[in-house]
Order: sequence, then structure tokens, then C-alpha cells
Amino acid sequence: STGSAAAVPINAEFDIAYVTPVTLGTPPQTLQLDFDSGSSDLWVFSSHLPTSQIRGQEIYAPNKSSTAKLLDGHSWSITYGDGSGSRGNVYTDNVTVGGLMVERQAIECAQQVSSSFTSEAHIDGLVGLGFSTLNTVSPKSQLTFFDNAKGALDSPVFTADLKHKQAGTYDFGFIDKAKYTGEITYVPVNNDPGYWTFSSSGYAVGSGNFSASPISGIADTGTSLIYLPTAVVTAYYRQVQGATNSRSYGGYVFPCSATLPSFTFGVGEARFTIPPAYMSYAAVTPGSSTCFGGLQSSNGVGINIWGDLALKVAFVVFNGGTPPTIGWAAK
Ligand SMILES: CSC[C@H](NC(=O)[C@H](Cc1ccccc1)NC(=O)N1CCOCC1)C(=O)N[C@@H](CC1CCCCC1)[C@@H](O)C(=O)OC(C)C
Repeated sequence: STGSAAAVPINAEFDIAYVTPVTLGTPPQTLQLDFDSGSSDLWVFSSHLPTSQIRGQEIYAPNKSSTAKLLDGHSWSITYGDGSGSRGNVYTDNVTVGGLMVERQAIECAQQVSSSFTSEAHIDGLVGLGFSTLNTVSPKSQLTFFDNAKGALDSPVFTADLKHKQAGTYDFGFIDKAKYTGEITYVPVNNDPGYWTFSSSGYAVGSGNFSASPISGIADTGTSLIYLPTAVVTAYYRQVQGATNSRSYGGYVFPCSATLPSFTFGVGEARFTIPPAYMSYAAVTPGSSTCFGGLQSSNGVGINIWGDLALKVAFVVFNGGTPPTIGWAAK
């Protein structure tokens, strides 16, 4: 089997996150979920949430689904890199993504969400696509949608084709040759911490020479920007007039009028260049002449992250075979 679903940017201006329609239960309830390769819980806004914590999101009501079953005595609680979090109880039910159905998928129903989730009306929950070792359900941890689907897939892969200010796709079980050009460069994945961790072969700032120093980081569809070591980040912003690492704004900012260099990163022998326009993420507040950079330091995060900003200049294959690998191709 295979599946293919749209990845739609939630903001018309900036690619802060992408959501994908997912149908749950019988009759089908459709929610817009953020596919996140940086975590491994499938959780949703639910009928178990106090209405004060729901502001425009769609909810999943298990008691309205004839195929929902309570996973008695199980609970979950998760905190993300940005400090947001949620917790609740667990049901199993049918979950369908782009024509691909998994029966008895653990659906983690929120009983509490942090304020940043309540204020993000476009995200009705997450589909974790990290390794199932990271799943937070207790006392028995649960499998991700991908791990549950894997055995039935034509090939044990999912691919991400994210785009700037337009809908891309997540495909499951096949590699669509129409979505990329040239060859796919595969590199090993170290899934010990449960993430899609791989080694980038280096970077270049603008037309500068390529610095062939390996950078270990995770491919994270649920993170908006790129977070890299200080040496890389300072080398980049040294080329940006007026750039400063602002404590108040929580990262590197610069005058929106500044000329930005492109940023190139390597995967094996392949090279991927993020154009200057993508490297200025957004004005720090609407209308401000100060802009927030798309490249930020990983110092505060504790892990190097290749987020949506990097993923959207490539076609990326998350190969869940044995051993797992990750493939990057131009498009
Ligand atoms: C430095 S890691 C921070 C990362 N969060 C982010 O990247 C959030 C995503 C978001 C989008 C829309 C609305 C709200 C939040 N964006 C963010 O912090 N931004 C601030 C800087 O400007 C860009 C937007 C993160 O926590 N990613 C989560 C998934 C994420 C999905 C959206 C809801 C909040 C949770 C996950 O990938 C994760 O924790 O990864 C770990 C490994 C760092």
C-alpha cells in the first residue's frame, strides 16, 4: 500500500509549520495535524479538553466513533523543544492519511494543552514520525503511524516534499521520481536518541568556500528554522550588516533591508543552497524593520536541527528500513 497527502503551510506569509488532513474513526473525523519527525506521539485536540483550551481547532471525539477503543489505564505527557506541551488519555482507532489506513492506531487525546497550542488555531494536533522509542504513552509505549503502516507499505519509507508558501506532500511507501531531479544521496541515520539524526558534510556561506566539517543534526519536519553550532552561525551573520544576537528577540536579528548571503549545506557530495530570501524568516513583529534570521544557534536547544527551512529546498526520503537511512535530492 501507499499514501500521499498535502503538507499545507499554516501561515500565508512564512512557513512556520505545515499541516496535513488526517481522518480518524468511524464515521471519519478530519483534523489538520502537524507531521513531526522530531517526536513520536500522535495526539489530537479532543472532546476531553476543557473548552477554555480550544480556540478554533477541530477536535476528535472518540465517543462519536464506533471503532474507537479506550486504552484503559494509559496516559501520555509530552514537552517539545519550544517548551510547549500537552497530556491526556489514549484510544485506538482507524487513522487514514492520504488513502493509507492504519487500524488500531494509538490516538492520544489531549486533556490539557499549553497556551501556545491553544493560540495556534491551525494545528489540531501532531503526527509523530520519529522513532517509536520516543513515544511517551505509559505504562505501554505505542507505535507511530509510520511504524504501524510500515509492514503493509510497498517500501518502508516516507518522503517529505515541503515548499515555500505553497502546499507540498508527504508520501508513504513509495518514492515519486517526479518530485526530484538528479540522484538521491543517502547517508546513515543514528536513531539512538530516537530522531532522524544524520551527519551533514559541511556548509558554505554565500559564494564562500565550503567548510568540510561534519555536522551531526536531526531532520525535523516539526521545526520551522535551522539551528546549528555557533561557529556556523557566526560565520554566516558576519556577512550580514547590522546583524546582532538579540537576547530580547531570542536569536539573530538584522535590518530587514540587509543583503543576506545564501546558505549551502552538504549531504555527502551533494550540496543544497537556501536562497537569501528564505534566510530572512520574518519581521520580529508585523511591520517592524527588524527581521529574524532563519539560521539560529543550537546552543540553547542542545541539538542541531535541520528544520523546514532546510527541508523545503530538497526532496527528503526517510527510509525506515534496516538500517534506517535518510536521502536528500534536489528538486
Ligand atoms: C528549537 S525546537 C523548537 C520547535 N518549535 C518550532 O520550531 C516552532 C514550531 C511552531 C510552529 C507553529 C506554531 C507553534 C510552533 N516554531 C518556532 O519556535 N518559531 C520561533 C522562531 O521563528 C519561527 C517559529 C519544536 O519544539 N518542534 C517540535 C514540534 C513542534 C510542532 C508545532 C507545535 C510545537 C511543537 C518537535 O519537532 C521537537 O520538539 O523537536 C525537538 C527534537 C527539538
